[in-house]
Amino acid sequence: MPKIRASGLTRTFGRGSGLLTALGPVELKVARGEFVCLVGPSGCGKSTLLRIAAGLLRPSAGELELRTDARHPAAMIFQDYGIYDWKTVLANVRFGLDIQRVPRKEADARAREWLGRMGLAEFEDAYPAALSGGMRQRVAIARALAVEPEILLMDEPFAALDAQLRTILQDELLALTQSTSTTAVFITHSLEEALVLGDRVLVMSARPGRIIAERTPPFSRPRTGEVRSDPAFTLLKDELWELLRGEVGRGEHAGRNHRSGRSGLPGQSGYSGSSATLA
Ligand SMILES: Nc1ncnc2c1ncn2[C@@H]1O[C@H](COP(=O)(O)OP(=O)(O)OP(=O)(O)O)[C@@H](O)[C@H]1O
Repeated sequence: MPKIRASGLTRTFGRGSGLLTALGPVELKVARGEFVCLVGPSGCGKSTLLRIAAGLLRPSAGELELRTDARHPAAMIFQDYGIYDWKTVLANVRFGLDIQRVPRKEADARAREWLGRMGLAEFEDAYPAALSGGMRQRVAIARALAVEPEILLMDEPFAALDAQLRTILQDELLALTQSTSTTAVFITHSLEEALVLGDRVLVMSARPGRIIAERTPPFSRPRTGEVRSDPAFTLLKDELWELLRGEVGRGEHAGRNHRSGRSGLPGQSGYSGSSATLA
């Protein structure tokens, strides 16, 4: 039984002459413990897909099913952290546990354990404003993982971080998800990130986003960030970039109506060629 299953999943926005088909139809199955990365041109509906999975949006047609139990629900991590500035670090990490009505003593203990794993033990009484971007993102990761989610939905969680920190957090996420067998869907504009983390990399078309290709990075698990220097890594990155380049161009011709400020042109889309630094 897949943990996530989408069938004919479609989402439109607006109506009449303003109707915009943002997504679909999408067919998708994600197995238990699988780490799936989604890449696609800007505005192709990646966030829409994830927001539907998180229950924040409804599909216009088709369905998306998540299999979790009440004790281990799905958790989501956003690019902008999604943590509360008025709560301490400890209270932020405990947040999901509080919602689940986990008794305070146990919730505090679990939150502290995750803060320790994320190297934030000394900051439990701090407020997010006092933390760096990387630390805030660690708080968001700790908060999501503290509920021991069966499914982790991540929308460009490292996009706002510098390249060095991003690499460190990719490696940490790799270790964490492998040790917990979490099922994960991860949106990224970085092909490198997708190849380091993904059991499968799904490529989406320009809007309306459909899944047009999938690749399985040939790196066994447990995996470490060392795969970055594997020759197969560069080959696959080049291949993915070729696949995406056509879609990014297509999106530019079709895409007049999209929320993002990005143009959809190669080099400005958040994706870049095989040798350049990625967004
Ligand atoms: N609430 C909304 N109302 C109207 N249009 C929307 C809404 N949310 C998204 N859209 C449109 O749906 C399309 C897909 O948006 P979405 O944010 O899912 O794309 P994306 O692939 O995540 O983009 P990016 O990579 O730039 O973050 C875009 O054209 C966007 O403008």
